[in-house]
Amino acid sequence: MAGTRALLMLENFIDGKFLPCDSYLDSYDPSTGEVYCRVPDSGKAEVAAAVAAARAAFPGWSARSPQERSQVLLRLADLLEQSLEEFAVAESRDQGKTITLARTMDIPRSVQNFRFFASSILHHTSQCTQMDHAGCLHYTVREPVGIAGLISPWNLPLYLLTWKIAPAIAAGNTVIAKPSELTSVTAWMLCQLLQKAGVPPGVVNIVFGTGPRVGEALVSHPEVPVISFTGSQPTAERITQLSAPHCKKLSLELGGKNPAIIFEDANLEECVPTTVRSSFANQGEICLCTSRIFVQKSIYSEFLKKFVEATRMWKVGSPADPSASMGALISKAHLEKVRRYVKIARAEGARILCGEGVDRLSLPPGNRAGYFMLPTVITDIKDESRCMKEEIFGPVTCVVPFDSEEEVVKRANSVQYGLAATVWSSNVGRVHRVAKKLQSGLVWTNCWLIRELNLPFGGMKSSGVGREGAKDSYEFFTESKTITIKH
Ligand SMILES: NC(=O)c1ccc[n+]([C@@H]2O[C@H](COP(=O)([O-])OP(=O)(O)OC[C@H]3O[C@@H](n4cnc5c(N)ncnc54)[C@H](O)[C@@H]3O)[C@@H](O)[C@H]2O)c1
Ligand SMILES: N/C(=C/C=C\C=O)C(=O)O
Repeated sequence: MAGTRALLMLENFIDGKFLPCDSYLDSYDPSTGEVYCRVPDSGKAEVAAAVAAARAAFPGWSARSPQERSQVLLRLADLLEQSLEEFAVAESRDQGKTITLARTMDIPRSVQNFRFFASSILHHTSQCTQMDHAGCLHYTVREPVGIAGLISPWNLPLYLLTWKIAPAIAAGNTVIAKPSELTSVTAWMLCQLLQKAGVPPGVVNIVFGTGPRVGEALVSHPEVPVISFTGSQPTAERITQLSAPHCKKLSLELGGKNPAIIFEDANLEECVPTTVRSSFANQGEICLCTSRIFVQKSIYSEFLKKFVEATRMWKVGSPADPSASMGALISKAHLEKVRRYVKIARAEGARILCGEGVDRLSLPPGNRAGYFMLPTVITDIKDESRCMKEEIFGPVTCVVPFDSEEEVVKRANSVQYGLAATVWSSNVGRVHRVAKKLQSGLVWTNCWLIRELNLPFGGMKSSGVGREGAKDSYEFFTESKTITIKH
């Protein structure tokens, strides 16, 4: 239980009103290890109230034209952008990420999510065929599904929550969202903008709390026909089980064990800094982060030297320090989980070239109880090691050599995940060829994390089911109907 200092008290947002809850969870500032916020520990009752509000709001909201809904999303984007700094400071404190990343990625992308779907909702087309011999015309229409359940993770809190809210309400649905209990503040702040943007009461409802309690109440509610989930594979399995009796439509965006494949003709001046960023941005807590680096043998030593040097330049510091490259991991438990992977690698005889257990971490006095660790590079590790197979979701990456294109594609594909990959080569034929062979839903060549929101986003194998993007999210949050007219 926190001390007596004033804590930030969040409330559920249901039917356009902030409502207190009977019980609360402590929420920690990852950079100090101190409780600074209390999050509602909601359950079935709060979900039932949210469903009632969403049900009541649906007829009016779904009857609005796409143009009218688009205008509301644009106003919401403008209001969020006007409060960018306030949201960035809040996101940085809640998640542990640097203020610079929150300012330049998380909140700007949240604004973009609303603007993007405000535009894309105006441009969908439907299908039509003529069956002259039968004197028929057939056409399709798409209609909103009703109440959409949205569950989001703690790594990019507002970025990923708005990536679900925006398309769902643009299509005419009402939503019940459950952010991660570890990072609930910016979702709560977003609710303060809704009324001013013209979002009617009940269209967006946010219930805070744990997965097993309020999350499962949402997933198993019979009046919520679709669940859009981003998070871990074990949770996705649970959600699939709970939703199965209701035949719910699921979108599952899960984990990754993303390879970077660096051929001998790669431009190392670009490849090294980008691969440091793709390994350690957001403390390595991005599903798209690189955690396996395959380097062609002829440049392996040169790459390793440059990569370790550049990694050691990656400054770990207070998230509020604009010069920090990396902040605090999300929780004490997660920090200990990530550290355990480094211990496992060391016990297997791998070499830790820098970071955890090698270099000294220096922090300001106020941050010494925070959840910090240094970016860590592991080598001399076998493909069968847990660090090469399992998602660590922290600032740890493994570097190993390879000989041939055929060999590296086989090794890169030898994990259960298939979310993202990067391929570095100046041979355009090779990047096309390798990209096609990789079992990844996303392949960046000679770059990383350049996002095209129009195109499908998502993973294959254990990285998820379904895709998100302009057309994909629209089709997920609507039902298709084929109508035949006999003339
Ligand atoms: N593919 C992507 O786009 C993407 C993006 C970000 C994170 N992730 C993945 O998410 C994971 C890290 O996020 P996390 O730790 O928040 O994941 P998590 O699965 O623990 O939690 C994600 C969300 O699900 C909720 N939840 C947990 N148990 C639940 C249950 N039984 N029923 C309903 N909801 C439940 C949590 O409260 C949270 O809101 C990593 O595996 C990462 O790779 C994937
Ligand atoms: N859905 C997305 C996820 C990005 C990183 C997840 O950790 C996106 O970029 O749209």
